[in-house]
Amino acid sequence: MRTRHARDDEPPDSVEHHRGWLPMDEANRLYAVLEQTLPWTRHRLRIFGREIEAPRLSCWIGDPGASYGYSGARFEPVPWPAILGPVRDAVVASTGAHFNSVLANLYRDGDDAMGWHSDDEPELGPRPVIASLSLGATRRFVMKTRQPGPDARCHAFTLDHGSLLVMRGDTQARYRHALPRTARAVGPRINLTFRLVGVSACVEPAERRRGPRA
Ligand SMILES: O=C(O)CCC(=O)C(=O)O
Ligand SMILES: [Fe+2]
Repeated sequence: MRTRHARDDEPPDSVEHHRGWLPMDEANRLYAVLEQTLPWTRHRLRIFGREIEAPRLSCWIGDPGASYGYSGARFEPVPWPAILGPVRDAVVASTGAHFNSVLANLYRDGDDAMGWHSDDEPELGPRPVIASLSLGATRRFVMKTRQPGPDARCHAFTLDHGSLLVMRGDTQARYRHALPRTARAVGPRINLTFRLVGVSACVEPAERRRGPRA
């Protein structure tokens, strides 16, 4: 892939992609249970002063008090479903990081997507570890450096059923990421992004530029 702004490079050093991280039968069961039982809703977001409905279904899951705000909206967590307990333990064991919450997204088909953003909300702290588990249909996940110019870089990952993508360190400060729409006929996909909110909260200046996502 080539764009005017950036070459398609090696993945950033601060991102790991573990394909087949969750065994197929566990991934199948997890997908089926979450799709059927989570209280999926369409989040209303504020993008450049306009209120819009996100082009996907979502559910914010977490420990009591782990509330989360992005794109002008704030969400209180629903409790962890029992099936996610062992998955959370396995993500902690794999990454060495701690998590108190998960943003679950359900992309119903290729029209559902997530726009360019960084996961840099102040309650995530300055160098968050974000672990992203993919279930269901395979989709492209793209990253590009926030700064244009000769050092600009971009990279596309193919996220398939059971894969775990881990973003660490300065990934959010240096890169934006997105899950683009696709004209291909694709089935539904669930993505779980494990996060730690509030605990190491570093409150940053209000004027810090943060891109809304849609
Ligand atoms: O669906 C994905 O793989 C990306 C989700 C994402 O970037 C997010 O929830 O912040
Ligand atoms: Fe994200």
